[in-house]
Amino acid sequence: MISLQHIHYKREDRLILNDISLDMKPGEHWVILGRNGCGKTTLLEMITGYFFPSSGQVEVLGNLYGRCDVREVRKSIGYISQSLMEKLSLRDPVWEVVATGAYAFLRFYQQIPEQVEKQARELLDDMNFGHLANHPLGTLSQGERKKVMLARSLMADPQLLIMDEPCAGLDLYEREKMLLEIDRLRKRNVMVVYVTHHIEEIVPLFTHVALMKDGQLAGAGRKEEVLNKELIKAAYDIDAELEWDSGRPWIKVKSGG
Ligand SMILES: Nc1ncnc2c1ncn2[C@@H]1O[C@H](COP(=O)(O)OP(=O)(O)OP(=O)(O)O)[C@@H](O)[C@H]1O
Repeated sequence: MISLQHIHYKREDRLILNDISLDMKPGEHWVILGRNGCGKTTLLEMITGYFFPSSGQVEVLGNLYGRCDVREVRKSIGYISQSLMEKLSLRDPVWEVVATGAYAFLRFYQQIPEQVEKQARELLDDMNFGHLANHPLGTLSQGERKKVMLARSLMADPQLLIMDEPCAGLDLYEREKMLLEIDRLRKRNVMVVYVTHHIEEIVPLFTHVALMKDGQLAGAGRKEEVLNKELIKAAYDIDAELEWDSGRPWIKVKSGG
């Protein structure tokens, strides 16, 4: 579904991505993990076609970038990021914010088709959010807004869902609620690619991990294989132990590590 071959990306003489090759296949869900500034968001921008590699090949959902209309491919990609969140109107009712996900725009200036409204409300009901459907987005907590973003991204029934740090800034309670919704994506026919710094956000849904360090891959593959002491040391420069609980890793940093 996603094939990145020898991706290099240079910006102002700096190599931001250095020879990244990754194959993400149907049925897999990937986490891209690594420290601040290691190139995670840049890699997502390659997949969404907003950045073009200096060299290398990007193929997404059977489309080779450079030889296809990326705007068409994007219709099958849902994208959740803080910058999109900031563009949404806080005055609009939640159901309407969700409904805009069916189209490539952020606000409605005309009558919303009944079927689209119904679908938006059903998605909110499915997340046990129906009671907030008529509230203005701005009255919701940060965690609730993130869930609205998730519902919005599902309106267009994407084949690929990309999430850039969707749990950033959430407290423990809100984060776990959000992760629960993300884990429920397994019942949908969608591949998830998820960027985070935090190992404990790797919920059972995720099958694979790409661990980045300074624009390169420190490791990539099945999460149980990639998440080991040696690779975590290589990517994070800390000594840590991992404990697995029902397919979810928890990290224990050694004192002084
Ligand atoms: N406009 C830019 N011009 C030059 N360098 C940039 C620009 N945007 C980002 N970078 C650099 O590219 C590198 C990778 O950035 P990127 O945002 O992809 O990292 P990240 O892993 O997503 O970081 P974070 O976890 O902090 O969001 C960083 O070192 C950053 O300083």
